Amino acid sequence: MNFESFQLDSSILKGVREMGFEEPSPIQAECIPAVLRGEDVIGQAQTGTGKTAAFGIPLLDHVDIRRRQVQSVVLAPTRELAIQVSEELRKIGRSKRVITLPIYGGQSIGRQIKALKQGVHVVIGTPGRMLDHLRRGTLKLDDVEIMVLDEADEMLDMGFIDDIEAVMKFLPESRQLLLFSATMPQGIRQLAQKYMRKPRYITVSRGEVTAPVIEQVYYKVLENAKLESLCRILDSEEVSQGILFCRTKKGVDELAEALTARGYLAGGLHGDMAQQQRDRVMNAFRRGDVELLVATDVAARGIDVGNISHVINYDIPQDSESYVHRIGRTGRAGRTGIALTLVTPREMKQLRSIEIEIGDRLTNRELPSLEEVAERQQQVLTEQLEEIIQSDDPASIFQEMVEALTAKYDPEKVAVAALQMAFADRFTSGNDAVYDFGETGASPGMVRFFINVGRNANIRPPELVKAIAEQSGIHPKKVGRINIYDRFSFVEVPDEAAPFVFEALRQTKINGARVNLEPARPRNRN
Ligand SMILES: Nc1ncnc2c1ncn2[C@@H]1O[C@H](COP(=O)(O)OP(=O)(O)OP(=O)(O)O)[C@@H](O)[C@H]1O
Ligand SMILES: [Mg+2]
Repeated sequence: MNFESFQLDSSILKGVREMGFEEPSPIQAECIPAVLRGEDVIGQAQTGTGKTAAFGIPLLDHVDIRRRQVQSVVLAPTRELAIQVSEELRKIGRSKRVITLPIYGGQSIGRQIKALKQGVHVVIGTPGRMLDHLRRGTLKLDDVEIMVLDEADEMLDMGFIDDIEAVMKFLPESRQLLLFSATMPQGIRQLAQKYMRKPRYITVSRGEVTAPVIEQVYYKVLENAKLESLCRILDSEEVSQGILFCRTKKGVDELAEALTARGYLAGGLHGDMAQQQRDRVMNAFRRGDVELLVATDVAARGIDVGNISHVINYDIPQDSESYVHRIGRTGRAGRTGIALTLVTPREMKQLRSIEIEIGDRLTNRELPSLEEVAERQQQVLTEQLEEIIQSDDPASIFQEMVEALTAKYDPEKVAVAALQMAFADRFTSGNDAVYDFGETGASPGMVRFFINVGRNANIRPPELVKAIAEQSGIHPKKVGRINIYDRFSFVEVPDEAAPFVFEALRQTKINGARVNLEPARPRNRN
């Protein structure tokens, strides 16, 4: 099967080739001919399998560019998706000179009116703004032959049904209607019955709703240790780019801020932000300047960014549809992806019901230990260094410095000092605080206190033990084992010593660095 066999306009074929598409995906193979034949189609296929082009290619093929009228209209649930779909259709239709225009709320309506006046062939928009233009008379859909509802089920779920039906009233009777989504719950059938003529159901998901290329994992975490748990995961995984989903807008703001404060390249996205800000974050994410996009479900549907290696459900999704679409932001167009879900003890039930609905089990993984995080950071650093060593740049401005230093000192010492100067910061964070991880990772009968020792505090475990012992009166042996790593340090002590150690830590001052214990609390026993 290839694109040539559809007998598409040569300019559209050129557009498809320019996109780098070599052969049609399964949903495209079935939908393109059906839409070209004029059928109404309900298309369901897993996330990231090319549904946009499945409706986009025949829709663009259908456009008669000599007529400067809107001939196709696509509705999408979010602004970002409308922009993205418009962009993909613009690219595929470029050789044919098809003019596409996204229209969505939050953008100057005057500018949209101006653009519409110049004449466009395809409009892609969110239902509310589309309706606004129709009522003002600044958008005419009298000549529309194809209408598409992308993420149809989501638009029904979001309560857009009235708006959608209102938009449809502006369309001629004899239009083709296409519905697309990775999930098609029952509600869709009613819409189909009402508005479609002999709809063709095209489903290619073979019983699996989630894309098989995505590795699905969950971590058990404690509510008050979520942020720390997340940071450990981020520091031990190879995340090229990731989307982190939160339940609420406030949660997005807080997490984006907390991650930024810890030196991650993070940006927030939710529906209460000004459109300019939304655009700025989205563009930065697409460029790769933002590595972690922290978002509400506004980014769960349709968003296609090539390099996303991880989707992390910082808050577990409300339902299985949300889960399927969220994790579908990775593992797109045949690439692999990793989906990680943080689950608190209270949310285990929720996880089980998602598993039942998607018909799949998530793999449970232990949070990486501090040792693993430290190892991973060392490994990354070593790889980066090796890359520089192998690049063998003879013009390095550091060559002379090193020659001078190695004439005086042991080369090994010089290297260690250089690394310390360059990277000591990376192995600590600027935030002085202690977190109680409760039972996470602690040996039976022991409690762990997690200490964030702060930037360059230079605390050595024996000194800490000594200080605790001296200041608390607890025998040094009873203070227990203390490990100091990069971002976190921890003290593991017997249950009964915990209250004393807690108190001692609160008052401990070492090398002038105050060990601050603010959010700590006794062990969570449930
Ligand atoms: N035939 C093809 N060959 C290679 N890549 C393709 C092909 N068709 C589409 N793609 C690319 O695959 C990616 C995913 O496509 P698309 O966004 O249309 O997926 P989708 O099925 O709509 O997913 P979702 O359910 O998440 O909206 C895009 O980057 C797109 O350009
Ligand atoms: Mg899509």
